[in-house]
Amino acid sequence: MPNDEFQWIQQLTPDRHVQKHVIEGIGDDAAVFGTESGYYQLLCVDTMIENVHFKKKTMSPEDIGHKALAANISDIAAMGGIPVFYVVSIAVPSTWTDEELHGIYKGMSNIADTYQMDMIGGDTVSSPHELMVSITVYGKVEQDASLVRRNARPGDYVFLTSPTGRSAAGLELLLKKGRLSDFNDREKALIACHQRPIPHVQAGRAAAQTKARIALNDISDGLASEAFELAEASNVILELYKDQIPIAAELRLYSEKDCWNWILYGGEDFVLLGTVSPSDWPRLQEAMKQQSIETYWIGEVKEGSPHVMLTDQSHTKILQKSGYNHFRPT
Ligand SMILES: Nc1ncnc2c1ncn2[C@@H]1O[C@H](COP(=O)(O)OP(=O)(O)OP(=O)(O)O)[C@@H](O)[C@H]1O
Ligand SMILES: Cc1ncc(C[n+]2csc(CCOP(=O)(O)O)c2C)c(N)n1
Ligand SMILES: [Mg+2]
Ligand SMILES: [Mg+2]
Ligand SMILES: [Mg+2]
Repeated sequence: MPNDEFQWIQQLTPDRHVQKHVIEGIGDDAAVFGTESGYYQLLCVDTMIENVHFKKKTMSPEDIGHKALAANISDIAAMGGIPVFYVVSIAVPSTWTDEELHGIYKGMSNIADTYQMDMIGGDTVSSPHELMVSITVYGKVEQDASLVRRNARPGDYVFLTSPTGRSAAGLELLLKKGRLSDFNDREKALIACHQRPIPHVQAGRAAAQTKARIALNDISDGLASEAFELAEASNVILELYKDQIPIAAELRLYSEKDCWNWILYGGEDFVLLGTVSPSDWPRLQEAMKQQSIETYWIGEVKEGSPHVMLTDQSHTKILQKSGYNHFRPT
Protein backbone atom coordinates (compact mmCIF):
# COMPACT_ATOMS: atom_id res chain seq x y z
CA MET A 1 0.00 0.00 0.00
CA PRO A 2 1.38 3.50 -0.78
CA ASN A 3 2.48 5.43 2.33
CA ASP A 4 0.56 8.62 1.54
CA GLU A 5 -2.96 8.75 0.08
CA PHE A 6 -2.65 12.30 -1.26
CA GLN A 7 0.75 11.90 -2.91
CA TRP A 8 -0.54 8.72 -4.48
CA ILE A 9 -3.56 10.48 -5.97
CA GLN A 10 -1.29 13.23 -7.27
CA GLN A 11 0.95 10.76 -9.07
CA LEU A 12 -1.98 9.04 -10.77
CA THR A 13 -3.45 12.34 -12.02
CA PRO A 14 -3.20 12.55 -15.82
CA ASP A 15 -1.46 15.70 -17.04
CA ARG A 16 -3.88 16.23 -19.91
CA HIS A 17 -7.31 15.19 -21.17
CA VAL A 18 -8.23 13.87 -24.60
CA GLN A 19 -11.90 14.86 -24.34
CA LYS A 20 -12.47 18.53 -24.98
CA HIS A 21 -15.56 18.76 -22.75
CA VAL A 22 -13.61 18.28 -19.49
CA ILE A 23 -13.66 21.51 -17.47
CA GLU A 24 -12.27 20.21 -14.15
CA GLY A 25 -10.74 16.74 -13.82
CA ILE A 26 -8.97 15.25 -10.78
CA GLY A 27 -8.12 17.80 -8.06
CA ASP A 28 -11.37 19.40 -6.91
CA ASP A 29 -14.45 18.25 -4.99
CA ALA A 30 -16.16 17.01 -8.14
CA ALA A 31 -15.33 16.75 -11.82
CA VAL A 32 -16.96 19.27 -14.13
CA PHE A 33 -17.76 18.61 -17.78
CA GLY A 34 -19.93 20.00 -20.51
CA THR A 35 -22.32 18.02 -22.69
CA GLU A 36 -23.06 18.06 -26.39
CA SER A 37 -26.44 18.81 -27.89
CA GLY A 38 -28.05 16.02 -29.92
CA TYR A 39 -26.86 13.34 -27.50
CA TYR A 40 -28.39 11.62 -24.50
CA GLN A 41 -26.03 11.12 -21.57
CA LEU A 42 -25.28 7.54 -20.38
CA LEU A 43 -24.07 6.66 -16.89
CA CYS A 44 -23.23 3.24 -15.44
CA VAL A 45 -21.22 1.72 -12.63
CA ASP A 46 -19.79 -1.77 -12.14
CA THR A 47 -17.65 -3.07 -9.32
CA MET A 48 -15.04 -5.83 -9.08
CA ILE A 49 -13.98 -7.34 -5.79
CA GLU A 50 -11.14 -9.70 -4.94
CA ASN A 51 -12.22 -13.35 -4.52
CA VAL A 52 -15.54 -12.66 -6.28
CA HIS A 53 -14.45 -11.26 -9.67
CA PHE A 54 -10.74 -12.10 -9.52
CA LYS A 55 -8.00 -13.63 -7.43
CA LYS A 56 -4.28 -12.94 -7.59
CA LYS A 57 -4.16 -16.48 -9.01
CA THR A 58 -6.46 -15.63 -11.96
CA MET A 59 -5.66 -12.02 -12.90
CA SER A 60 -2.59 -9.76 -12.94
CA PRO A 61 -3.05 -6.18 -11.70
CA GLU A 62 -3.15 -4.96 -15.31
CA ASP A 63 -5.83 -7.54 -16.14
CA ILE A 64 -7.92 -6.30 -13.19
CA GLY A 65 -7.71 -2.67 -14.35
CA HIS A 66 -8.46 -3.61 -17.94
CA LYS A 67 -11.44 -5.80 -17.09
CA ALA A 68 -12.99 -3.42 -14.54
CA LEU A 69 -13.12 -0.68 -17.17
CA ALA A 70 -13.99 -3.08 -20.04
CA ALA A 71 -17.06 -4.33 -18.13
CA ASN A 72 -18.32 -0.76 -17.85
CA ILE A 73 -17.50 0.16 -21.44
CA SER A 74 -19.48 -2.94 -22.40
CA ASP A 75 -22.59 -1.51 -20.71
CA ILE A 76 -22.16 1.68 -22.77
CA ALA A 77 -21.76 -0.52 -25.90
CA ALA A 78 -25.03 -2.28 -25.02
CA MET A 79 -26.76 1.12 -25.25
CA GLY A 80 -25.13 1.79 -28.63
CA GLY A 81 -23.08 4.55 -27.03
CA ILE A 82 -19.64 6.11 -27.08
CA PRO A 83 -17.70 5.87 -23.78
CA VAL A 84 -16.26 9.25 -22.76
CA PHE A 85 -15.07 9.63 -19.13
CA TYR A 86 -14.66 7.48 -16.02
CA VAL A 87 -14.19 7.85 -12.28
CA VAL A 88 -12.59 5.15 -10.13
CA SER A 89 -13.30 4.16 -6.55
CA ILE A 90 -10.65 1.87 -5.05
CA ALA A 91 -10.46 0.19 -1.64
CA VAL A 92 -6.94 -1.04 -0.96
CA PRO A 93 -5.78 -3.64 1.61
CA SER A 94 -2.29 -3.16 3.10
CA THR A 95 -1.07 -6.34 1.35
CA TRP A 96 -1.29 -4.79 -2.13
CA THR A 97 1.98 -3.06 -3.22
CA ASP A 98 2.47 0.28 -4.97
CA GLU A 99 3.60 -1.62 -8.03
CA GLU A 100 0.42 -3.73 -8.11
CA LEU A 101 -1.77 -0.62 -7.80
CA HIS A 102 0.21 1.01 -10.55
CA GLY A 103 -0.52 -2.08 -12.67
CA ILE A 104 -4.28 -1.73 -12.08
CA TYR A 105 -4.20 1.91 -13.22
CA LYS A 106 -2.01 1.00 -16.20
CA GLY A 107 -4.57 -1.64 -17.25
CA MET A 108 -7.31 0.98 -17.04
CA SER A 109 -5.42 3.68 -18.88
CA ASN A 110 -4.39 1.33 -21.70
CA ILE A 111 -7.97 0.39 -22.54
CA ALA A 112 -9.12 3.98 -21.90
CA ASP A 113 -6.65 5.15 -24.56
CA THR A 114 -8.20 2.76 -27.08
CA TYR A 115 -11.50 4.60 -26.71
CA GLN A 116 -10.03 8.08 -26.05
CA MET A 117 -11.56 8.14 -22.60
CA ASP A 118 -10.35 10.36 -19.75
CA MET A 119 -10.18 9.50 -16.06
CA ILE A 120 -11.63 12.58 -14.36
CA GLY A 121 -11.89 11.56 -10.70
CA GLY A 122 -12.32 8.86 -8.10
CA ASP A 123 -11.99 7.96 -4.45
CA THR A 124 -9.37 6.15 -2.39
CA VAL A 125 -9.96 4.23 0.82
CA SER A 126 -8.22 1.43 2.72
CA SER A 127 -9.82 -1.99 3.07
CA PRO A 128 -9.26 -4.51 5.88
CA HIS A 129 -9.16 -7.60 3.65
CA GLU A 130 -9.93 -7.57 -0.04
CA LEU A 131 -9.28 -5.15 -2.88
CA MET A 132 -12.29 -3.56 -4.55
CA VAL A 133 -12.38 -1.41 -7.65
CA SER A 134 -15.57 0.27 -8.76
CA ILE A 135 -15.71 2.33 -11.95
CA THR A 136 -18.38 4.76 -13.06
CA VAL A 137 -18.44 5.48 -16.77
CA TYR A 138 -20.09 8.37 -18.54
CA GLY A 139 -20.93 8.02 -22.21
CA LYS A 140 -23.20 9.46 -24.86
CA VAL A 141 -25.52 8.24 -27.60
CA GLU A 142 -27.37 10.02 -30.39
CA GLN A 143 -30.89 10.97 -29.31
CA ASP A 144 -32.47 9.17 -32.25
CA ALA A 145 -30.89 5.80 -31.37
CA SER A 146 -32.71 3.50 -28.96
CA LEU A 147 -31.29 0.11 -28.05
CA VAL A 148 -33.12 -0.50 -24.79
CA ARG A 149 -33.92 -3.92 -23.35
CA ARG A 150 -37.67 -3.32 -23.64
CA ASN A 151 -37.47 -3.02 -27.46
CA ALA A 152 -38.03 -6.71 -28.39
CA ARG A 153 -41.30 -7.55 -30.19
CA PRO A 154 -42.87 -10.87 -31.27
CA GLY A 155 -41.55 -11.80 -34.71
CA ASP A 156 -38.08 -10.23 -34.13
CA TYR A 157 -34.90 -12.20 -34.71
CA VAL A 158 -32.44 -12.83 -31.85
CA PHE A 159 -28.73 -12.29 -32.59
CA LEU A 160 -25.32 -12.49 -30.94
CA THR A 161 -22.16 -10.54 -31.89
CA SER A 162 -19.76 -13.36 -30.94
CA PRO A 163 -19.74 -16.90 -29.51
CA THR A 164 -20.04 -17.12 -25.71
CA GLY A 165 -18.47 -19.38 -23.09
CA ARG A 166 -14.76 -18.76 -23.63
CA SER A 167 -14.30 -16.54 -20.58
CA ALA A 168 -15.80 -19.18 -18.26
CA ALA A 169 -13.61 -21.89 -19.81
CA GLY A 170 -10.57 -19.63 -19.31
CA LEU A 171 -11.54 -19.06 -15.70
CA GLU A 172 -11.73 -22.79 -15.07
CA LEU A 173 -8.19 -23.25 -16.42
CA LEU A 174 -6.94 -20.38 -14.25
CA LEU A 175 -8.61 -21.68 -11.10
CA LYS A 176 -7.15 -25.16 -11.73
CA LYS A 177 -3.59 -24.23 -12.62
CA GLY A 178 -2.99 -20.55 -11.79
CA ARG A 179 -2.14 -17.80 -14.29
CA LEU A 180 1.63 -18.40 -14.13
CA SER A 181 1.45 -22.04 -15.31
CA ASP A 182 2.19 -23.22 -18.84
CA PHE A 183 -0.75 -23.21 -21.23
CA ASN A 184 -1.03 -24.18 -24.91
CA ASP A 185 -2.16 -21.62 -27.51
CA ARG A 186 -5.79 -22.71 -27.38
CA GLU A 187 -5.83 -22.41 -23.59
CA LYS A 188 -4.09 -19.03 -23.81
CA ALA A 189 -6.84 -17.77 -26.10
CA LEU A 190 -9.51 -18.84 -23.59
CA ILE A 191 -7.60 -17.21 -20.74
CA ALA A 192 -7.27 -13.96 -22.71
CA CYS A 193 -11.07 -13.91 -23.12
CA HIS A 194 -11.37 -14.04 -19.34
CA GLN A 195 -8.58 -11.63 -18.41
CA ARG A 196 -8.81 -9.07 -21.23
CA PRO A 197 -12.36 -9.04 -22.63
CA ILE A 198 -12.88 -6.64 -25.53
CA PRO A 199 -16.14 -4.69 -25.20
CA HIS A 200 -18.22 -4.64 -28.39
CA VAL A 201 -18.37 -0.87 -28.81
CA GLN A 202 -18.16 -0.95 -32.61
CA ALA A 203 -21.00 -3.47 -32.77
CA GLY A 204 -23.14 -1.27 -30.52
CA ARG A 205 -22.31 1.78 -32.63
CA ALA A 206 -23.16 -0.05 -35.85
CA ALA A 207 -26.50 -1.11 -34.33
CA ALA A 208 -27.22 2.48 -33.18
CA GLN A 209 -26.44 3.86 -36.60
CA THR A 210 -29.07 1.71 -38.30
CA LYS A 211 -31.67 3.74 -36.31
CA ALA A 212 -33.68 0.52 -36.17
CA ARG A 213 -35.68 -0.61 -33.15
CA ILE A 214 -33.18 -2.95 -31.52
CA ALA A 215 -33.09 -4.41 -28.01
CA LEU A 216 -29.54 -4.91 -26.84
CA ASN A 217 -27.90 -6.36 -23.73
CA ASP A 218 -24.29 -7.22 -22.96
CA ILE A 219 -23.50 -10.64 -21.56
CA SER A 220 -22.05 -10.41 -18.06
CA ASP A 221 -24.07 -13.07 -16.25
CA GLY A 222 -24.43 -15.62 -19.08
CA LEU A 223 -26.43 -16.00 -22.31
CA ALA A 224 -29.47 -17.59 -20.62
CA SER A 225 -29.66 -14.95 -17.88
CA GLU A 226 -29.25 -11.99 -20.26
CA ALA A 227 -31.80 -13.46 -22.70
CA PHE A 228 -34.18 -13.71 -19.77
CA GLU A 229 -33.59 -10.02 -18.96
CA LEU A 230 -34.52 -9.05 -22.52
CA ALA A 231 -37.63 -11.28 -22.32
CA GLU A 232 -38.70 -9.75 -19.01
CA ALA A 233 -38.05 -6.15 -20.03
CA SER A 234 -40.00 -6.62 -23.30
CA ASN A 235 -42.64 -8.99 -21.89
CA VAL A 236 -41.97 -11.61 -24.59
CA ILE A 237 -40.56 -15.12 -25.04
CA LEU A 238 -37.10 -15.61 -26.54
CA GLU A 239 -36.78 -18.92 -28.37
CA LEU A 240 -33.15 -19.89 -29.03
CA TYR A 241 -32.27 -22.64 -31.53
CA LYS A 242 -29.46 -24.75 -30.15
CA ASP A 243 -28.00 -25.66 -33.53
CA GLN A 244 -27.72 -21.93 -34.40
CA ILE A 245 -25.84 -20.92 -31.25
CA PRO A 246 -22.18 -20.52 -32.24
CA ILE A 247 -19.57 -22.73 -30.56
CA ALA A 248 -16.10 -21.16 -30.40
CA ALA A 249 -13.41 -23.34 -32.02
CA GLU A 250 -11.40 -23.33 -28.75
CA LEU A 251 -14.30 -25.01 -26.92
CA ARG A 252 -14.93 -27.89 -29.31
CA LEU A 253 -12.44 -30.15 -27.54
CA TYR A 254 -14.34 -30.15 -24.27
CA SER A 255 -17.24 -32.40 -23.28
CA GLU A 256 -20.70 -31.50 -24.58
CA LYS A 257 -21.78 -30.88 -20.97
CA ASP A 258 -18.94 -28.47 -20.05
CA CYS A 259 -19.17 -26.70 -23.37
CA TRP A 260 -22.92 -25.95 -23.15
CA ASN A 261 -22.67 -25.06 -19.51
CA TRP A 262 -20.09 -22.37 -20.35
CA ILE A 263 -21.96 -21.17 -23.46
CA LEU A 264 -25.33 -20.77 -21.74
CA TYR A 265 -24.44 -19.96 -18.16
CA GLY A 266 -20.73 -18.98 -17.99
CA GLY A 267 -20.86 -15.19 -18.22
CA GLU A 268 -18.29 -12.38 -18.44
CA ASP A 269 -18.25 -12.68 -22.24
CA PHE A 270 -19.12 -9.00 -22.76
CA VAL A 271 -20.46 -9.73 -26.25
CA LEU A 272 -23.84 -8.36 -27.27
CA LEU A 273 -27.16 -10.17 -27.42
CA GLY A 274 -29.96 -8.40 -29.28
CA THR A 275 -33.24 -8.54 -31.14
CA VAL A 276 -34.16 -6.85 -34.42
CA SER A 277 -37.11 -7.04 -36.82
CA PRO A 278 -36.67 -9.36 -39.84
CA SER A 279 -36.99 -6.34 -42.15
CA ASP A 280 -34.10 -4.48 -40.41
CA TRP A 281 -31.93 -7.61 -40.04
CA PRO A 282 -30.18 -7.34 -43.45
CA ARG A 283 -29.38 -3.66 -42.77
CA LEU A 284 -27.99 -4.50 -39.34
CA GLN A 285 -25.88 -7.34 -40.75
CA GLU A 286 -24.51 -5.02 -43.43
CA ALA A 287 -23.66 -2.29 -40.87
CA MET A 288 -21.84 -4.88 -38.75
CA LYS A 289 -20.04 -6.36 -41.74
CA GLN A 290 -18.66 -2.94 -42.62
CA GLN A 291 -16.97 -2.95 -39.20
CA SER A 292 -15.79 -6.56 -39.85
CA ILE A 293 -18.18 -7.83 -37.17
CA GLU A 294 -19.94 -11.12 -37.66
CA THR A 295 -23.52 -11.46 -36.38
CA TYR A 296 -25.07 -14.79 -35.47
CA TRP A 297 -28.80 -15.42 -35.90
CA ILE A 298 -29.74 -17.60 -32.91
CA GLY A 299 -33.50 -17.43 -32.47
CA GLU A 300 -36.82 -15.66 -32.57
CA VAL A 301 -39.04 -13.59 -30.30
CA LYS A 302 -42.48 -15.05 -29.54
CA GLU A 303 -45.56 -13.72 -27.85
CA GLY A 304 -46.24 -14.94 -24.30
CA SER A 305 -45.35 -14.50 -20.65
CA PRO A 306 -41.60 -13.80 -20.39
CA HIS A 307 -39.22 -16.75 -20.45
CA VAL A 308 -36.46 -18.26 -22.58
CA MET A 309 -36.80 -21.50 -24.54
CA LEU A 310 -34.05 -23.63 -26.03
CA THR A 311 -35.10 -25.72 -29.02
CA ASP A 312 -32.92 -28.67 -30.03
CA GLN A 313 -34.17 -30.34 -33.24
CA SER A 314 -37.87 -30.60 -32.41
CA HIS A 315 -37.43 -30.77 -28.64
CA THR A 316 -38.06 -27.55 -26.69
CA LYS A 317 -37.18 -26.89 -23.05
CA ILE A 318 -37.49 -23.86 -20.84
CA LEU A 319 -34.12 -22.37 -19.89
CA GLN A 320 -33.87 -21.39 -16.26
CA LYS A 321 -32.52 -17.94 -15.45
CA SER A 322 -29.38 -19.54 -14.11
CA GLY A 323 -26.01 -17.95 -14.61
CA TYR A 324 -24.10 -15.71 -12.27
CA ASN A 325 -26.13 -14.35 -9.38
CA HIS A 326 -24.21 -12.51 -6.63
CA PHE A 327 -26.62 -13.64 -3.97
CA ARG A 328 -26.55 -17.25 -5.20
CA PRO A 329 -22.95 -17.88 -6.34
CA THR A 330 -22.27 -21.50 -7.35
N1 LIG B 1 -27.49 -1.47 -5.80
C1 LIG B 1 -28.17 -0.89 -6.78
N2 LIG B 1 -28.83 0.27 -6.57
C2 LIG B 1 -29.51 0.85 -7.57
N3 LIG B 1 -29.63 0.36 -8.81
C3 LIG B 1 -29.00 -0.79 -9.07
C4 LIG B 1 -28.25 -1.47 -8.07
N4 LIG B 1 -27.74 -2.58 -8.63
C5 LIG B 1 -28.15 -2.60 -9.91
N5 LIG B 1 -28.91 -1.53 -10.20
C6 LIG B 1 -29.55 -1.22 -11.48
O1 LIG B 1 -30.23 -2.39 -11.93
C7 LIG B 1 -30.15 -2.58 -13.33
C8 LIG B 1 -29.53 -3.93 -13.65
O2 LIG B 1 -28.23 -3.93 -13.11
P1 LIG B 1 -27.17 -5.05 -13.44
O3 LIG B 1 -25.95 -4.74 -12.61
O4 LIG B 1 -27.77 -6.38 -13.32
O5 LIG B 1 -26.88 -4.79 -14.99
P2 LIG B 1 -25.48 -4.82 -15.70
O6 LIG B 1 -24.55 -3.85 -15.05
O7 LIG B 1 -25.75 -4.69 -17.14
O8 LIG B 1 -25.02 -6.31 -15.38
P3 LIG B 1 -23.67 -6.77 -14.62
O9 LIG B 1 -23.56 -5.98 -13.33
O10 LIG B 1 -23.90 -8.22 -14.41
O11 LIG B 1 -22.55 -6.44 -15.56
C9 LIG B 1 -29.35 -1.39 -13.84
O12 LIG B 1 -30.24 -0.40 -14.25
C10 LIG B 1 -28.57 -0.93 -12.61
O13 LIG B 1 -28.24 0.45 -12.67
C1 LIG C 1 -12.22 -15.88 -8.88
C2 LIG C 1 -13.46 -15.83 -9.72
N1 LIG C 1 -14.49 -16.64 -9.44
C3 LIG C 1 -15.64 -16.58 -10.19
C4 LIG C 1 -15.73 -15.70 -11.24
C5 LIG C 1 -16.99 -15.68 -12.11
N2 LIG C 1 -17.80 -14.49 -11.95
C6 LIG C 1 -17.66 -13.61 -10.96
S1 LIG C 1 -18.74 -12.33 -11.11
C7 LIG C 1 -19.44 -12.98 -12.51
C8 LIG C 1 -20.59 -12.31 -13.22
C9 LIG C 1 -20.26 -10.94 -13.70
O1 LIG C 1 -20.09 -10.04 -12.62
P1 LIG C 1 -21.08 -8.83 -12.38
O2 LIG C 1 -22.47 -9.41 -12.32
O3 LIG C 1 -20.68 -8.22 -11.07
O4 LIG C 1 -20.89 -7.92 -13.53
C10 LIG C 1 -18.83 -14.17 -12.83
C11 LIG C 1 -19.19 -15.03 -13.99
C12 LIG C 1 -14.60 -14.87 -11.49
N3 LIG C 1 -14.58 -13.97 -12.49
N4 LIG C 1 -13.49 -14.96 -10.72
MG1 LIG D 1 -24.05 -3.94 -13.07
MG1 LIG E 1 -25.03 -4.90 -18.88
MG1 LIG F 1 -24.29 -9.32 -12.85
